[in-house]
Amino acid sequence: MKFFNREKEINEILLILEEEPNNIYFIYGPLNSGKSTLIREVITNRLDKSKYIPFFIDFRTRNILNVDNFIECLFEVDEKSKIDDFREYAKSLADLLVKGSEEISKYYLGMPIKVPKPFFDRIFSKRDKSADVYQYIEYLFAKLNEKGKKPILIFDELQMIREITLNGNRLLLWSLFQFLVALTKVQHLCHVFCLSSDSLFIEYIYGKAELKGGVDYILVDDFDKKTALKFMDFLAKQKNINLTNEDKELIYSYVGGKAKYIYDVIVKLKAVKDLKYILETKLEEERNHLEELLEKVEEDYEGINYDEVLEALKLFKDNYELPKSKIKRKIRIFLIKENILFLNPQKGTLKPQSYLVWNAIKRML
Ligand SMILES: Nc1ncnc2c1ncn2[C@@H]1O[C@H](COP(=O)(O)OP(=O)(O)OP(=O)(O)O)[C@@H](O)[C@H]1O
Repeated sequence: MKFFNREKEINEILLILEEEPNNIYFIYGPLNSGKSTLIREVITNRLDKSKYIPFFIDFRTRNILNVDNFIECLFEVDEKSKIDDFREYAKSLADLLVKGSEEISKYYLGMPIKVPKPFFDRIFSKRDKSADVYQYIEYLFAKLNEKGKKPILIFDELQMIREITLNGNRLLLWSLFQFLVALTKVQHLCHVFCLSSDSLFIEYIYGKAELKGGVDYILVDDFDKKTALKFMDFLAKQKNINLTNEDKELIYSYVGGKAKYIYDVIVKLKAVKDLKYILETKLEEERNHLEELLEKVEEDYEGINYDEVLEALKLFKDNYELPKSKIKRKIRIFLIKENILFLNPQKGTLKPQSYLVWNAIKRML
């Protein structure tokens, strides 16, 4: 897949990287808007590799039930290493990364942080595992800084650890944030980016007074109309497909500026040819999904009032975006959780997760 556009967001990230690390950045946006694709593009193609070392921690495909799972996600275990002293290992790893050996190209693809086996095993024998983990990362990052390299720490789908507690009942998330604030705002040792498509999670972070002043947000929204039409041209050229202006307008009217859907439609067009049929099928799928959800609510689902849900959805018949206060908290949380609505906590607004959802609402109600 060739990467398209996002110059504004890429420049924003590159400018942040040029400054001393001072904030934890949350990259958020509607489902499938292109958050991961964007950050991967920055890491692999747009970064000055002589200055930065990126570490990519992916919670997306992992089932994180406890702190042990979290630690396993952070690290890649060096099974061959006999080194027990984490400082000794961190020094040699920093040397390796800075020298740009074969290891480094692996890291550019977004590997987690490498750790020696004996130290890794020891972490798990301790009651307070997080302390050792944080100490090791901080030490490694300090060594990289000494050698003139800035680490970039990226967490994809960070909300996966939201419910995990450390010993007792302290949330792992807050202990991690405390550590990340120390790495950024206090010691300026590394840049931190957290990606999430869970807008309730972003709202939760946004509302935390203790994080104010240490956190900032980057919205990666669906493409606007002009960019979406250009994206269609870009894909059509790659796939050797002819798209008329009418075709492009039609695609946009069904799926809006969601990169993933535009991509899917154009790929399908190669085999199926009938554009209207492809778009109608997609819309019917979305409408069925919405219908099923409403049926569930009608049969009494988690105490959600059916009429209130209908009223809330009807508000979108003539509006694409609304202030969140227009919909009762319980109902809007339900619709956000079910991925019908997307919440922008910075603007305090709600909109359908996609044009497809919007069209399904309009067709059904
Ligand atoms: N800038 C882009 N150029 C080309 N294709 C893109 C771009 N952005 C997104 N896509 C397409 O959209 C798909 C979804 O993007 P991606 O997985 O990055 O979205 P996301 O916002 O991270 O998703 P999620 O909501 O699951 O977190 C990609 O696999 C790709 O096909």
